[in-house]
Amino acid sequence: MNPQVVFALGGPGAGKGTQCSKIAEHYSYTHLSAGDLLRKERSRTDSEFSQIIDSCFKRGEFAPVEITITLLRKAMEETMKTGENKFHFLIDGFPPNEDNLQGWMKVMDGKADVKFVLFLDCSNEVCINRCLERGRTSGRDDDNKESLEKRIQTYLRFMRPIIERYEKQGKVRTVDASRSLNEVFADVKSVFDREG
Ligand SMILES: Nc1ncnc2c1ncn2[C@@H]1O[C@H](COP(=O)(O)OP(=O)(O)O)[C@@H](O)[C@H]1O
Ligand SMILES: O=c1ccn([C@@H]2O[C@H](COP(=O)(O)OP(=O)(O)O)[C@@H](O)[C@H]2O)c(=O)[nH]1
Ligand SMILES: [Mg+2]
Repeated sequence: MNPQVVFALGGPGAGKGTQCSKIAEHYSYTHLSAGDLLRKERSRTDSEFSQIIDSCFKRGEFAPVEITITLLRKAMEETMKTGENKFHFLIDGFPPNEDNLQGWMKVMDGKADVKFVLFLDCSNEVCINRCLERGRTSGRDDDNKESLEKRIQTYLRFMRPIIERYEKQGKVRTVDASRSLNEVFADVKSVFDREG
């Protein structure tokens, strides 16, 4: 069987990371975050990609598709070799745009099945406030007001069309993510109970 993949999409601060780690606790899914993998790679001193990732992040641009997909593939392969939750992956924050979706299809078509897309739907205002709050402890240099205005625009312009595209295929499961963590998780759980 091919690995089964769920993409978790939504704006910065929608709760992708939070909800995905809860799903991974309750269901046999391995949680991978494209953003976390890129940040981890950027911080590795022996990485051939760290400078490229750093300069993309500093300019507020997406990392090159090839790098992101290489990191995702590597993480998936390592899990499939050694992990317990071998064939179910929850990929958070990916694909962030058309280019990344095309790259995924080129490399992963026939090698992994996208079961559905979990869309954490959250107002821009709530997203910004959550990230500003997160910025007090996250150490992330993009959790500030100026970067967030830009990230929200980037999300609306590039990730929303990906969600719409999957919507047309009947693959999107939308949850109202503006509510409390537990209220959101109750709805997320019912999605995974039904079809996870
Ligand atoms: N439902 C929620 N209500 C309030 N705060 C939340 C909720 N979900 C997540 N948070 C907090 O908001 C911030 C952003 O959540 P995170 O999961 O990192 O979002 P994303 O990965 O989508 O950017 C974090 O500080 C997190 O603790
Ligand atoms: O496939 C991806 C996913 C993320 N990013 C970059 O990583 C940043 C942080 O993404 P993450 O998902 O961690 O942000 P969050 O939504 O959690 O705030 C984004 O702004 C993008 O610039 C990227 O280049 N490619
Ligand atoms: Mg995140």
